[in-house]
Amino acid sequence: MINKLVEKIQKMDAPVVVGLDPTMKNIPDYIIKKAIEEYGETLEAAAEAVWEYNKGIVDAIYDIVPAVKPQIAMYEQFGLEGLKAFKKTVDYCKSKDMVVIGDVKRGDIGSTSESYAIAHLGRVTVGSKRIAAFDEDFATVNPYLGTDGIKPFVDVCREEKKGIFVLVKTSNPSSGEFQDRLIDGKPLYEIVGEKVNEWGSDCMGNDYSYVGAVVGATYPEQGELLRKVMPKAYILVPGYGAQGGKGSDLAHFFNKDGLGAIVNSSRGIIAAFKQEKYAKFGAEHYAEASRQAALDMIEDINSARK
Ligand SMILES: O=c1ccn([C@@H]2O[C@H](COP(=O)(O)O)[C@@H](O)[C@H]2O)c(=O)[nH]1
Repeated sequence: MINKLVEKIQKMDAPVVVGLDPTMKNIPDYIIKKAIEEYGETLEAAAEAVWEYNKGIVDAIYDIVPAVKPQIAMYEQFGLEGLKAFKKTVDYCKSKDMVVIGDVKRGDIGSTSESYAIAHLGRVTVGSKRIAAFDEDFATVNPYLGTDGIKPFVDVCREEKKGIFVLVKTSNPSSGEFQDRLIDGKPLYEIVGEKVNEWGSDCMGNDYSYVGAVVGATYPEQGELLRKVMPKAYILVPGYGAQGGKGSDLAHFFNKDGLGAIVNSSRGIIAAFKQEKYAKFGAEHYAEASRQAALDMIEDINSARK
């Protein structure tokens, strides 16, 4: 899957992933109203609105954006109905040939990580059959439990030719509380970066490993260092747009080949119609606003990496 991701980024000239992070606050009122008319004020209505909203965005961007990153929390808040909308979204994006990164941030003791890996990237055995449940192409993984929490994901990635992005230096304001702590003179994020390199060394695609890393756009200096520490890891870069990251901060997240990083924006794209810059589209044309915001983002990122 890492090869497909790289090929799509090259073909579309777009190192960009759109985060499908639907909230009731950002879904246009007319979509919510229609869903409530059909299902009442229920979780089913919320899930239907989420799905309609996502479908509109995916239809508007699938030909210019290589990948999506649905954030599972936004679906879980609607319980089982929300998870059904998550799965429907994953399947729909895949039917449009988009690469799907499940932002699920899993990781536990080995035996539990194995089940998480099976749930999101692998196949579960039922009688004589092996069935894929959520079936994303990549998943985000929390490394806090160490190697035995990561290994089951790596094993499934090797078997299924899928991938993971390990949290190395997150984009949020408090990320330094633990991640920047010095251990024997080195920040923890650098030590995790070195482990990403090690975990990914024996599961390589053509040029990049199945094991990638998450490094926030809000920390460009750390991004530059980590790019060198993990030369073969694709870096998923959240924090662009709504969290303040800009294209000009990102040049050093990329390798000399112009590859090696994919930048995420969620609210900045899916709720573009609410920004003054795209207000002319109006809520009814929210998906067209998202397409324009994605085109602008691609131009901004490309001007930094070339
Ligand atoms: O370090 C991290 C890791 C993950 N995220 C996730 O990315 C998106 C960002 O959303 P925006 O609306 O573009 O701010 C969201 O799903 C986060 O959970 C992150 O922001 N930082």
